[in-house]
Amino acid sequence: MESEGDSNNLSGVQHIILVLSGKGGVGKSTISTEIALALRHAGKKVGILDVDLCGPSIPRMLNVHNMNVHQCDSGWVPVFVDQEKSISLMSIGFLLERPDDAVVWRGPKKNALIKQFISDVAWGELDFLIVDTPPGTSDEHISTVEALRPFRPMGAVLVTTPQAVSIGDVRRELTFCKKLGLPVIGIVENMSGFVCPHCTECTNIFSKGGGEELAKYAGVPFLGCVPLDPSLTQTLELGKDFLQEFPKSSTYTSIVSIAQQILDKASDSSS
Ligand SMILES: Nc1ncnc2c1ncn2[C@@H]1O[C@H](COP(=O)(O)OP(=O)(O)OP(=O)(O)O)[C@@H](O)[C@H]1O
Ligand code: SF4
Repeated sequence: MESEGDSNNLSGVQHIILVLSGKGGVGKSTISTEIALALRHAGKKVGILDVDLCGPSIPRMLNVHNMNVHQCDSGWVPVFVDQEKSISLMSIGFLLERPDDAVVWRGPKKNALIKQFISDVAWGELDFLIVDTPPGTSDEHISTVEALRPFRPMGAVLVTTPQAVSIGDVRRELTFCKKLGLPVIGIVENMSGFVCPHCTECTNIFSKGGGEELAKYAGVPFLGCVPLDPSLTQTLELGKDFLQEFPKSSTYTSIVSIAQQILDKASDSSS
């Protein structure tokens, strides 16, 4: 990555990807985590920066919620999720005294912490840094994008659910990206159909295809659908790697295909 920023901590990071959603609870942290795991399975070294200050759920999803970060000369050392050190994570969850503590801060304090997270984490060499943001398009998003701008992020992955109300919020995300000059890598439709735990048949309980239609309308790539899969919920709750546990599932195929498109785009942008 051609860095023009003044922080050395991101100079070893090849590609930065922001994960955004217009609404809360649509599965942004889930998609961030699964993309990171899929990239790791593809042999990449991945960092995750969880700037969702009010709902830092990734430490639990990766089963490292009891770990602590410590300081080194160049800032915080992120938590390594595996022994091979192929996934590292920094989250406000590691700085709270108790996991259930709430971060009740006003905007300026949150923005200052986000800037610190972006400049002061010693990531080392990474192929990808995935930045999981809070829902919406608030001040915190502007701070995140502005602080990352010198490091030329690859772009944003927008997560939506199939319902019209969530799709409408993604339209706002698209406008946000355009205004801030942040490229859109593509849209992911999450909770798209329900995978029956008995027969693994996928049923479209909500309307389907809204994410794809919106992508076509906006002229941005559609990266794919991830179904609502109880096995995925369960593995995330237990902090297990879904891709390792369910390699024959259709959900596995969907997640790996999304990660592959990101890899293809990254290699296009590097060449
Ligand atoms: N495709 C899916 N299949 C099964 N469960 C899912 C799926 N996507 C998300 N979930 C579950 O839905 C819940 C909310 O997901 P998640 O925390 O990823 O949402 P979010 O958009 O990041 O939320 P927030 O607004 O708090 O940041 C979690 O319990 C997660 O395990
Ligand atoms: S999809 Fe089939 S197995 Fe699953 S609940 Fe419906 S009828 Fe039963």
